[in-house]
Amino acid sequence: MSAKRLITLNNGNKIPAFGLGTYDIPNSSTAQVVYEACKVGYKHFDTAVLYGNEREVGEGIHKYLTSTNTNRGEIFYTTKLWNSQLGYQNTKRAIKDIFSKVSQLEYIDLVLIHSPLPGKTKRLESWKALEEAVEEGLIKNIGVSNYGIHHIDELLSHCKIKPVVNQIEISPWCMRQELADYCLLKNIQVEAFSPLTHGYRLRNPPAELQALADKYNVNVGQLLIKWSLSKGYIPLPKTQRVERLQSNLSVDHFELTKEEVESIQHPEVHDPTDWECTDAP
Ligand SMILES: NC(=O)C1=CN([C@@H]2O[C@H](COP(=O)(O)OP(=O)(O)OC[C@H]3O[C@@H](n4cnc5c(N)ncnc54)[C@H](OP(=O)(O)O)[C@@H]3O)[C@@H](O)[C@H]2O)C=CC1
Ligand SMILES: O=C1Nc2ccccc2C1=O
Repeated sequence: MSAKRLITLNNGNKIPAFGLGTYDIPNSSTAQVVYEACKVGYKHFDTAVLYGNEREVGEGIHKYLTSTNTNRGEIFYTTKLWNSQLGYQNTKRAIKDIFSKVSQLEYIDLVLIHSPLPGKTKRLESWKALEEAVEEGLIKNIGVSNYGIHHIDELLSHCKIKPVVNQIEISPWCMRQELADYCLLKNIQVEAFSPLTHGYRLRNPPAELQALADKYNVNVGQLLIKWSLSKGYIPLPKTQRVERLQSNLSVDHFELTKEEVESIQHPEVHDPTDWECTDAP
């Protein structure tokens, strides 16, 4: 199953090839959605300080681990430092804070710098603080999000520990092929956020996409998730509906041909669903 497949990161650690996005899930239902997701096979959860639901994501994971007697190592938990938490001292404090919310998880699998927007000095100072947290064993892996090629180069020329992932928006209408290729070339895995275009293109899908989905007897959401996996990315689709948790995960019974993968994508379009900061100075 894709959710169980593990990708080896550049530090030798593993990450499940598919994760659940948790942005915008109401606080009151987050723990339950995460718990249900664990039950249907999700192994990887993506949250952020910005989302205000780290505690609840941790609760859902903890409930699953304890009620099923499952090892902590089976689940991968990611969070992200918000822009206001960048800078050396701010990040030191932020790390303590993100731990205090999920202390029952014992460690955090992955912490990302959410965006490059705070500027070079703060980016590099925060990275140093994150490296120290890895050395202390509090955080297993560190990475970045919304970084462009120039941010990746800046980091690679200053870091002791390389970023393991760059989490960027990727869908057939926001391909970022050059950036994704560059990350993979540097052995930095690409996590695809908003792989379902935040739901926008699913409301009235193009006829050719619907026809391809019909061919495989899947829905367009499943098709977009399969496209992302076929491109070699780690998709992070969000849903708060239990029935969709299951179907979004069920993409292993069909394979897209190379021609079908290409037919889905629109390299001529650049339509991010929300913010665009890979080009920040
Ligand atoms: N690093 C960053 O800057 C960013 C990171 N992210 C991360 O990526 C995750 C995913 O991105 P997000 O923007 O949430 O959007 P997605 O592209 O995952 O789309 C989610 C939307 O699609 C709907 N949906 C889910 N499955 C289906 C389906 N099978 N058919 C029809 N509709 C469906 C959901 O509704 P419903 O819940 O009702 O099913 C929701 O409205 C985030 O939750 C977050 O974890 C996102 C943006 C920025
Ligand atoms: O999931 C997210 N949705 C967002 C919207 C604006 C800025 C950041 C984000 C996220 O990380």
